[in-house]
Amino acid sequence: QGFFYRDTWAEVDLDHIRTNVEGIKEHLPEDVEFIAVVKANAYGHGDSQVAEAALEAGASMLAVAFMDEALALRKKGIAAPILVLGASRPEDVNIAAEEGIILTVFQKEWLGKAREVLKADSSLSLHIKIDTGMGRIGIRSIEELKSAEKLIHEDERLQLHGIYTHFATADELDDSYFTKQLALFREMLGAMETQPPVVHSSNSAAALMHTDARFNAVRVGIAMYGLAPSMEIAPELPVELHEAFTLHSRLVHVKKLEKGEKVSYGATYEAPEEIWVGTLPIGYADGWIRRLQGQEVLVDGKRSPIIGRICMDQCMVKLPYEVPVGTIATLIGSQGKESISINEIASKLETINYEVPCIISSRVPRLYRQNGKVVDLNNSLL
Ligand SMILES: Cc1ncc(COP(=O)(O)O)c(CNc2conc2O)c1O
Repeated sequence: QGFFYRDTWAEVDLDHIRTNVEGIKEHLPEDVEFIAVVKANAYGHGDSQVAEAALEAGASMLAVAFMDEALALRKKGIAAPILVLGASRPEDVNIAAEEGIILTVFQKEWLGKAREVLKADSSLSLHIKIDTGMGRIGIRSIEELKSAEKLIHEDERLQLHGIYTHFATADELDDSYFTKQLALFREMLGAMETQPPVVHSSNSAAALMHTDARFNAVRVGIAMYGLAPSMEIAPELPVELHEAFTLHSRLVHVKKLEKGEKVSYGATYEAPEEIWVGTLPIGYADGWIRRLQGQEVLVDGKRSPIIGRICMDQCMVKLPYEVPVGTIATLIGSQGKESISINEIASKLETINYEVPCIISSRVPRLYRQNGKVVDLNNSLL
């Protein structure tokens, strides 16, 4: 299972991933497929480990951001259907066809170029992306949808496997913009000659909060990781979610500072009185960025603030009292009655919870637990 030599690591509880998938599926009608969104290394949780857990728990398909992420999963032995949500190059279509990777198409010119490059006997599955108001990528007119549909149908190498759109405000209580997007998607669907097998529009927020937007598949990311799509709808979620990601370290140094002594670069922190200070081997190169100065971590079950500037590889915390070197610090997760959620880190950083596990860099090994036991470890350095 590999090892790591610096006592800083993330833990991913695969039972939580499974329970979250099962809980969300229970909330959906039987015939609605669960597409597990595992892009960005499964939002920093580990692409193949999350993919396997989600597939075991009932996901029937995976979704990633671009082709490299799909090929990485294939290299790790994942055989399930994978949809690339973002753009891909028409000249790369043969690799997708060979590897059973489904591509998203949203420009008729792309289809023209792809048909020039595609090998005679190959078969490429496509999902058409409709932009109903996200303003990112997608077909925006019925006319272009119909010509894309025609270009696909007249070429037996191309299979129209799905069509989808993406909501910009599904995680808000005000559903006016959402309603407009959904109506536009239905209008576009209605203009098609034949509807493809898979029609999907919902992300986590829509899958959980909008029963009228499920069609026959939903694309779930954030809720699968046990996080609420937004703080606004968090209190309204109909499914209990379990945060799968925690972050830990161990004190490598403990010392008593006299009043007036300084801590870290710029000597900006001055001990207001005699205090105990611990040093943790985690810094901004691990994604524990400098803005987290002042954030509390848990030491011996007590909230302990990060003092002084966060360094590249280390930071210092004000300890509640003297504790031994080697004491575990929990930066995200629980110790005793205390817990620090990803949401707390997100609000300290004035960002959204999605970003937090994504920015914990690959320099931090990921350790995987199942039934409380360590079942896998990914240390990208070794
Ligand atoms: C096209 C598409 N579908 C589904 C999802 C899953 O959304 P969820 O995690 O809210 O369930 C995303 C997430 N995309 C992004 C999440 O954060 N920034 C994004 O671009 C997406 O871009």
